[in-house]
Amino acid sequence: MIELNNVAYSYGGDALLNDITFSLAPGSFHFLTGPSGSGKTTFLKLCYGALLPTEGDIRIFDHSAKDMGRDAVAYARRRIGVVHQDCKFLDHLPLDENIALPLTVSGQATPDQVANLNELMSWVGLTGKGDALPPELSGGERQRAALARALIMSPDVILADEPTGNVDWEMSQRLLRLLIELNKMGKTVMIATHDLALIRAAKAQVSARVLRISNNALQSAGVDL
Ligand SMILES: Nc1ncnc2c1ncn2[C@@H]1O[C@H](COP(=O)(O)OP(=O)(O)OP(=O)(O)O)[C@@H](O)[C@H]1O
Repeated sequence: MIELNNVAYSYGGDALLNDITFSLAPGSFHFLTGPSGSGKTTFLKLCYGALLPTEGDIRIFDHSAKDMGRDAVAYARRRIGVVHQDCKFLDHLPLDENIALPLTVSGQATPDQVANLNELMSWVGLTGKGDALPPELSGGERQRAALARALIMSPDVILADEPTGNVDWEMSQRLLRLLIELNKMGKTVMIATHDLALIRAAKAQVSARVLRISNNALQSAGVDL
């Protein structure tokens, strides 16, 4: 689905990521960990085509990221749902409009996807919050709304950047259960997190591969984490 071949990335100075080869298989569940500043967000951005590699090649749904035309980019945007670390919303728009924004912007919403909104709000536990403005939401509600927004286009792949960053343990478990449920429905999931307790909790429930960025390289994390 997403393949990185000998990829390096630099924001201008020395390479932040070096010689990374990785393949995201359909239906897999990955964690991506590593110290703050090691490049987890950068890696995810490469995976969804928001950044282009400085060296090497990235293939996203069989298109080289470097040569993707407008149609291929639009296709990839539909198939990859991203939960961003900062959970930004348009504060003047009610929550349901914020969540539906990817549909509105794409102009390609199918009736099924529109009907999906209420179901999605209920699934993430936000029934009744559709009229609320984003500043009126709690941290946990914002995180679940960010997940709902990532899912509105019915993507096959979910890339979640610290999706449990600002919530307590109980809420992080709730978010984790949602992501595991998505994986059990056949979605491919990758979660960037520095929360090793979350990874241990997940490994008891799902077969997950844990990767770590260390010294600019991507490695398999040890069993002890
Ligand atoms: N747009 C940018 N321009 C220049 N440097 C950047 C940019 N974005 C990130 N960086 C730098 O790249 C490095 C990796 O950042 P990144 O956000 O990918 O790390 P991370 O592992 O996700 O960190 P955290 O766990 O703190 O979120 C950091 O040193 C950061 O300052």
